[in-house]
Amino acid sequence: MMSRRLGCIADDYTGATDLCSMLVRAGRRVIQCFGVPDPDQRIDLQDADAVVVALKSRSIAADKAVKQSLDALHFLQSWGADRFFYKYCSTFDSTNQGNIGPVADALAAELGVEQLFFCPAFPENGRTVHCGHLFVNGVLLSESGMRDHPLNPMTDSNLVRVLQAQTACPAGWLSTHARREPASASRIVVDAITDDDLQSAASLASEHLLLTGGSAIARYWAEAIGIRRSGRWDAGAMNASDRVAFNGTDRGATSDNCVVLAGSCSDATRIQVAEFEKTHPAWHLNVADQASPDLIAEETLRWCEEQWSQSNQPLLISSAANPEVVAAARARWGEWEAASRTESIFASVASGLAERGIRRLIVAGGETSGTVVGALKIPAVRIGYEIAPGVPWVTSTGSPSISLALKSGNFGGPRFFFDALETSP
Ligand SMILES: Nc1ncnc2c1ncn2[C@@H]1O[C@H](COP(=O)(O)OP(=O)(O)O)[C@@H](O)[C@H]1O
Ligand SMILES: O=C(O)[C@@H](O)C(=O)COP(=O)(O)O
Repeated sequence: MMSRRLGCIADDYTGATDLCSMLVRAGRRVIQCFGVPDPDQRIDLQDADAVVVALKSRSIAADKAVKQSLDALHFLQSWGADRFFYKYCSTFDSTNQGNIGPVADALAAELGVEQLFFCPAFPENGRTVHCGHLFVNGVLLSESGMRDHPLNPMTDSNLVRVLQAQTACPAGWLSTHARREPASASRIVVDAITDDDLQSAASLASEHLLLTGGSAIARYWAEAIGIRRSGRWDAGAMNASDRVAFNGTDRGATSDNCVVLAGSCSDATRIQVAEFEKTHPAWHLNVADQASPDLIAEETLRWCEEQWSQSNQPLLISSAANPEVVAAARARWGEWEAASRTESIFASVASGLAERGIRRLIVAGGETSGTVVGALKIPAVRIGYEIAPGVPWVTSTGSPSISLALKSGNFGGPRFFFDALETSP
């Protein structure tokens, strides 16, 4: 079989990292780019089997999401990709107008594809699809926590109906058990309850030029379509010059230091924060404070320096340890301003940590990860060890390199931060 290269477009940063880790599991060399790379960024993609362009297009206006996705597609074609995957959330998050339908339609039109599968199921993380309905850990999507998502509340579990509202093409669903495709539909939600189902779906789609879904199907599809397999990269180790830069800092940090930045408001992250602060120093941001984000960040960095002067324990900085602190910030600033202030604080803290020599960060939250990666001006990462399903360590390309664990808010068990530390590069 011809050796193929896979080009992927993901609608958020942690979702992209999740996808990368599944492709790495399947023995591929994967590079994740944050945004469509500029030619002058000179990211070396030659040795990659798959390239994932991570966008922040999940909740923006549909026309903008379409434009960015088409730009990403053209970039991936110029790199040499000959199969394409569009990654969205395993909980099918979208606004009422999109963006899953409009983006999928635009990519299909550009590639001349008529029939398209939608396969969000991620059984390992409790997301299953049965008769076109999505379940999260055995509960209908519309009865899960996603019902109250701040940006994209998901109140209908029937994905055919959700998708049909976003596309002019006829939507239907397919059970791989029946091996029966809906006669008139060209936008097809695929059932999957187990990984075996995903494998069957991947093999049904083996001639497809474009597939859409969550991360889990991508691993099997890469296999089914014969994507080049060059084996794993050692994406972990810090090089000697980075260590010199690191130890040259006079502000207390040492090469052992690692900082957890938790900006997710999800229950899973709250449990992880509570578990970690039982044994590690923790700083809780007071976003409701009237001080400017920069001042709050400076105060936070001073606290880090104090901690490093006493011990080299990993530190935790959290903004949303409980619903009350989030409610207080929102009551003071309004929902949008509170989130934007939180992100500004994390951006300044992340830059400040990097200036102080920190080269390992664990970040919880999709938006928070986007903010941190943006503040550190990281154009691309290589994918390393998988800490929990869908969350790998990644290391920035270029020098000085920095290692990051970018965690979707909902992912990982209670001891995720410990697991990340134990496996860190
Ligand atoms: N204390 C807070 N007050 C208001 N907004 C907050 C607070 N803490 C976090 N946020 C915001 O909540 C959002 C969490 O989203 P995100 O980082 O994507 O996590 P998740 O992956 O769980 O959705 C971010 O925009 C973050 O800035
Ligand atoms: O598919 C998934 O569940 C994840 O990859 C994902 O996209 C999660 O989204 P965020 O929680 O907003 O990071």
